[in-house]
Amino acid sequence: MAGVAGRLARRWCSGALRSPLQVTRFPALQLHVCGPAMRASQKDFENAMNQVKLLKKDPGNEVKLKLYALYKQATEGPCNVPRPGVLDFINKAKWDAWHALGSLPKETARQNYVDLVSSLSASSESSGQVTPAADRKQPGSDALVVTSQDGITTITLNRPDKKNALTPQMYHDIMLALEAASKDDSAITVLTGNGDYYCSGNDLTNFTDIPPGEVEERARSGAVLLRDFVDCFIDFPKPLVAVVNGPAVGISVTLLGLFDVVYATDRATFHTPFSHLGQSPEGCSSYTFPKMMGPSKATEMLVFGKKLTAREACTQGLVTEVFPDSTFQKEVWVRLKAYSKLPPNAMRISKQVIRNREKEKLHAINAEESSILQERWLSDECMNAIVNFLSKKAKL
Ligand SMILES: CCCCC/C=C/CC(=O)SCCNC(=O)CCNC(=O)[C@H](O)C(C)(C)COP(=O)(O)OP(=O)(O)OC[C@H]1O[C@@H](n2cnc3c(N)ncnc32)[C@H](O)[C@@H]1OP(=O)(O)O
Repeated sequence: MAGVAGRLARRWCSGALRSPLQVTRFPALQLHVCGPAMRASQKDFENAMNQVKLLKKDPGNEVKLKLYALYKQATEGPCNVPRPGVLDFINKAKWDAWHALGSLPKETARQNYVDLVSSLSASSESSGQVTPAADRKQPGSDALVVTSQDGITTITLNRPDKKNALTPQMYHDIMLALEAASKDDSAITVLTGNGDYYCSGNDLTNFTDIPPGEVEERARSGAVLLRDFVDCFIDFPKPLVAVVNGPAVGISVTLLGLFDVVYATDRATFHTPFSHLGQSPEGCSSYTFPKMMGPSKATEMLVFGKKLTAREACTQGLVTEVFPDSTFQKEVWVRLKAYSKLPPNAMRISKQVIRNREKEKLHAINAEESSILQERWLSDECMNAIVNFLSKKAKL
């Protein structure tokens, strides 16, 4: 798994590298740099780079310049490139900010960067503001963001312009993130979404652009990916919490049966429109849902596609607790931070005592559901539903 960890680290790093460089239209400024304190590790630095991407408030150009300068100093050392021309305002301001750090040691710059991000994260969290989706990431880039703080590793679906629909790359990246989280020193792992949706399920464009003659092979490899993906949730060894920040559709709903705790905003809805899509249940929901809510309520959801409100989902046992949207983030994170201070080994062992005796059964159900779905993907019912969605005739 060393390769996996390495790939993850490189990905986080390269994704994060873009963030400090997204500095736009700023005036020149005077930099204030704090003195050296504790030493931040490379991991702290990488985490901070990821956190920058999740700030709920735009920190403003002055702070972005500081971040940029500290980032450059931490990674490249003192500025010794020529100053951009007088009319190149943006790059000149960036150069000035970097150059102003003089010979500040790389380690100190790294620490100052981590401290600055930490203070920004704290003020952004306490403000309780929600950033409009359009202010966040570029479409298609950095679709998954992983951060670790206060004993909590948070995996954030970050494709808000597509309602956090899951691409094949995201399935792979979530598996890698879970693998890393299972081994890191956090006590709790959280999955959540950025923007107004938690997740709109499988990206339906995954079914497009398949060359003739490759449809069967795509269905086969899709079923393998699905099976591996769901297996990671079945096997995840630590408390796994879903922070459902908005509506959830398809596989993002079915997987909730494999989470240990599900907190939802009262704005969330839960929808599994499998029949509408010519598909069938996955994520072990054919077992977990009837067990949780009884076969009849499970049928309403999984067969008839009934959409539940957050309160209904809570009554059915799919959701642990519902919070008012206005205080959702604040209340949930305060609670999770408190839980994350509990002895991690005790929590891990207790989770396993609760979950382990069903693991084998869940793996078998997952295999069966994946192979049934493989057939469904080849059906006319499924093809027609996808074509309808893509031609905008059908919206759920
Ligand atoms: C390895 C393979 C595993 C496969 C596992 C199988 C899983 C099964 C499922 O998950 S089934 C569920 C599939 N999901 C859906 O059917 C949802 C489809 N989306 C919608 O019905 C709507 O988009 C909506 C209700 C989620 C939101 O509607 P709203 O009007 O609020 O927003 P838009 O429709 O304008 O959406 C904004 C843009 O996002 C794109 N988008 C949303 N969801 C998906 C999706 N699942 N797949 C692909 N694209 C999606 C939508 O097309 C808009 O894009 P545009 O701005 O380019 O038009």
